[in-house]
Amino acid sequence: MIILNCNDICHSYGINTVLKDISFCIHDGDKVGIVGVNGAGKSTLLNIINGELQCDSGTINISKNYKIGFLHQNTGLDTDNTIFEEMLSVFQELINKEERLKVLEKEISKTAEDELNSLVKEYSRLSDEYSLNGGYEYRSRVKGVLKGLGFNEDQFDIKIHILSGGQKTRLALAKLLLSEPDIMLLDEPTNHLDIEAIMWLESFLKTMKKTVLIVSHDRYFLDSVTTKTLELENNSAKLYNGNYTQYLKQKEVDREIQQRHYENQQREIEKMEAFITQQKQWNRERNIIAAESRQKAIDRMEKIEKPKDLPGKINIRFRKSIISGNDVMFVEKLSKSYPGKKLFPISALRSKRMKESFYLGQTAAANQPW
Ligand SMILES: Nc1ncnc2c1ncn2[C@@H]1O[C@H](COP(=O)(O)OP(=O)(O)OP(=O)(O)O)[C@@H](O)[C@H]1O
Repeated sequence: MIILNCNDICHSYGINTVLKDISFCIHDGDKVGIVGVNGAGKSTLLNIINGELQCDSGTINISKNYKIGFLHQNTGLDTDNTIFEEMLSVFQELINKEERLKVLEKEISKTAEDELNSLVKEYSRLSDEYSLNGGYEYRSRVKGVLKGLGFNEDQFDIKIHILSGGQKTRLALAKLLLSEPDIMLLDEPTNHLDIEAIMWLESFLKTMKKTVLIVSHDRYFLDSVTTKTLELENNSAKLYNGNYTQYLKQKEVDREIQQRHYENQQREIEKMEAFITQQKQWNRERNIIAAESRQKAIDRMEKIEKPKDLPGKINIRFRKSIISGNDVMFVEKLSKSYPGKKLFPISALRSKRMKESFYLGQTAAANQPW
């Protein structure tokens, strides 16, 4: 079933045309990677789909009652809530039901049997809804997602406003995953994740049934998650079946086909031009007419563009480096506090990896992507 349909979308920033007549449709459950060079218009397209940006012309149709969720590049949460409280806010309806069920339980225990009927009915209806909507699982889902994205349990009570920008962005991602919108728009979701969290996110998105559109420069992540690829190039869009690697192969095939068509057309034009030259040399009226008519045929032809060369392969060779001393950097007794805020020990806020960064011995440095 088609759930998102973009028709002839155009968008310019002043004189800078970014998207021109973009059309494509997305089916329920598609996992789409959006690729293109820097400035191709990937974020602009996501903003238009999300309704934050009005396109200059064209239409976007989204299935009725389908909810969109958007993780922007470098955006995080900023509230006074703790990490866990903020995640629970996704499940406010379930929490309200939970509280009502507790109240009903108390009332039922105090009410006489002949007046119980309506209370029991309400209790039974609410408890069915509670169970059906994941009331018995939501707390463990919150924990699972937070842990998957690199937060451990002793961080759950930390206030969000003291977290780093990257941690806030990871939380925004966690909240979005928990809220399960029908269409998820993710702009560079791996930006603040370490390798373990990236792998966790890959498997989360792969098993999730919902539709997701992902802008990412991480081709391995796209290869692992996506089933379709939307390429933005020269202000246009083309949707390919398959992940990033399959898209590159298909693009190469398309390029070869276009190259053949281009060469065939060029040969045809050369022949026609040779004919025109010859006819003009003879210079009789009927030859001139024939030459003019052939020239018109060339002018009327829909010219096939010469395909651009694909970027070639490059070989990189790393030379063996000179072995330095064991201690690259050594920091001792470093502390940092924020005025008026509780001081958290570095171990409570930083991952193991970050702690290691305070001592960069040769082995540690060799294991890290500095
Ligand atoms: N608010 C804006 N005002 C003017 N120009 C803008 C605005 N936002 C984006 N642009 C320009 O529009 C073009 C597309 O930007 P966009 O951010 O959509 O590209 P992108 O493909 O997401 O790039 P990247 O991969 O670098 O994130 C760029 O040339 C950018 O400079």
